[in-house]
Amino acid sequence: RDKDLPPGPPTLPIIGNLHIFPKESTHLRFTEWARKYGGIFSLKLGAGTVIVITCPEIAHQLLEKRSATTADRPSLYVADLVTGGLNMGLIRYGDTWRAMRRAAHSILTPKATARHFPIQIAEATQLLYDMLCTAESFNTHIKRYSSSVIMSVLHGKRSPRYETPDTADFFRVEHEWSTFVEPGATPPVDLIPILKYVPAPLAKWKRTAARIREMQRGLYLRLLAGTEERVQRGEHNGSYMEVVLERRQELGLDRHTAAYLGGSLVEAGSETTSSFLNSLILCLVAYPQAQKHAQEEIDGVVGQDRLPTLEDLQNLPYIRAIILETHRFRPVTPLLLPHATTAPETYKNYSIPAGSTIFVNYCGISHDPMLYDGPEVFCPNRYLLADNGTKPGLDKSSMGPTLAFGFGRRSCPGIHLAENSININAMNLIWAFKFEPALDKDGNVIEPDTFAYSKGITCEPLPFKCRITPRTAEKAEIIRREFWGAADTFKKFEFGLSEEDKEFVLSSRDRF
Ligand code: HEM
Repeated sequence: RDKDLPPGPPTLPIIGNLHIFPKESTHLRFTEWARKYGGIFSLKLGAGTVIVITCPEIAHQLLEKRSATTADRPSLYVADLVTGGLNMGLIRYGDTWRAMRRAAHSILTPKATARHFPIQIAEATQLLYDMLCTAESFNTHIKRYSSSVIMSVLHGKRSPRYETPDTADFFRVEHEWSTFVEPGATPPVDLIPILKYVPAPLAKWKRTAARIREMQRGLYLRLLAGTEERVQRGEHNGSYMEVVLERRQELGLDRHTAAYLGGSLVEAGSETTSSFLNSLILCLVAYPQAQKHAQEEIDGVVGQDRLPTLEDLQNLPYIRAIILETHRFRPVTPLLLPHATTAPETYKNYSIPAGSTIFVNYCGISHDPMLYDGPEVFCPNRYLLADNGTKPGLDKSSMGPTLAFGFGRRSCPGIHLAENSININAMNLIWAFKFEPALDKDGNVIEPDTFAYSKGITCEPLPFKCRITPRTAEKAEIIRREFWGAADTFKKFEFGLSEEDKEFVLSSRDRF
């Protein structure tokens, strides 16, 4: 390690820290190192440098204020084998990224997302209805919700069931892809020149990459073709990809890139939202006092006779605090997404070479006992005492309420769509249901495990059981009525349904 780099664990000749770089749950190891080496430390992977930031001010300085030089993504040779360099979240900073980002901006501004409220709210009503009918499958109901919303907004085509082919294919490929690109799971950049020449049969990751590529590319092109055919039939429904197809030349996107733009937005928007909502339920089960407090609050504001609306949120400070605390307690992306530098940078006396990878260890920040009182406890009240939940008296004004959506030019463009989904579903679920721990066969409580999380670039609770019951019979009736009332909104997004989907749609609407 050069002397002017930030400190870090001792290195070995040539390989640096390669031998100790974690292969999974990287954020946990980074947090241990941060407690030892400080808010900014470095790792050497061969000749390459990795900078890990576990301090909100340093992250703000380097990634927000100096975004012009820190908005690149690291070269991910193996990820590029899968995506051909066209995944919007991982693509290098350059013209194709700019074209994609410009195109994404046009649907993801607060004003543009407002146009998609009707389908978002209708889908949230189906989530309530599905949970009323088969509460034990809440995990898949949430996944269906999140992928159906984003596919409706982007491709104008919803998924009435989790088994609807597009959604089922999406989650199959997404699971493999997210695990495949977790930091540490694929070979480091500096070995790439050698690995490029390893013949495919000898390299397991190359075979995995080829398999994921085939599935992912097939799905993205199929989704785009579906939109093209629907538009040709004159069946417009205002979906985002309709606009992209119309303005493709002007936006500077070829057909293949347009398919990957649509696909990578579906990818970026589905698992993140579903992971958040699953964590929310886990926290409500594990912390019944917080749940009770939130239910008292929402009953006082919304009452018993109607579903909550987005406007209600401004009068629900405790539920807003629950949302922020869920982000802090169990971040969806514990390391956000890695940035990279396009030019040499400095922080205080440290130098950061051009081409360094920068991780913000969000999980390490959000569990730092110097910043948060009792960080291992789910405690929404902290956000009632300070806007960003930090210890009273600390000046953390540069932090904002949450860091969950990242920094600078690469910050999450889907934040408004995501927040609408999170807000409406958090209110709905807390208003409608009681969430309690599951019981074993002898009637003993099975304590929920708030540590059992998946591995991957996004983390979600491992499937867990809990009891979900409607809070009153009247509320159950309102859910059924609202779901039935949403049928006209749904119909505009129901194209090319399989026989099973048609049957499901008919039978669920026939009950009334
Ligand atoms: C709970 C929900 C979500 C969370 C927590 C989340 C979080 C993030 C984070 C941490 C990043 C990386 C930021 C950085 O590098 O500094 C990101 C990037 C991104 N997100 Fe989200 N996101 C969510 C939902 C969504 C949705 C709904 C969409 C799309 C509609 C979306 C689209 C994207 C895209 C395209 C990128 C890559 C941006 C780029 O590299 O230029 N996200 N998100």
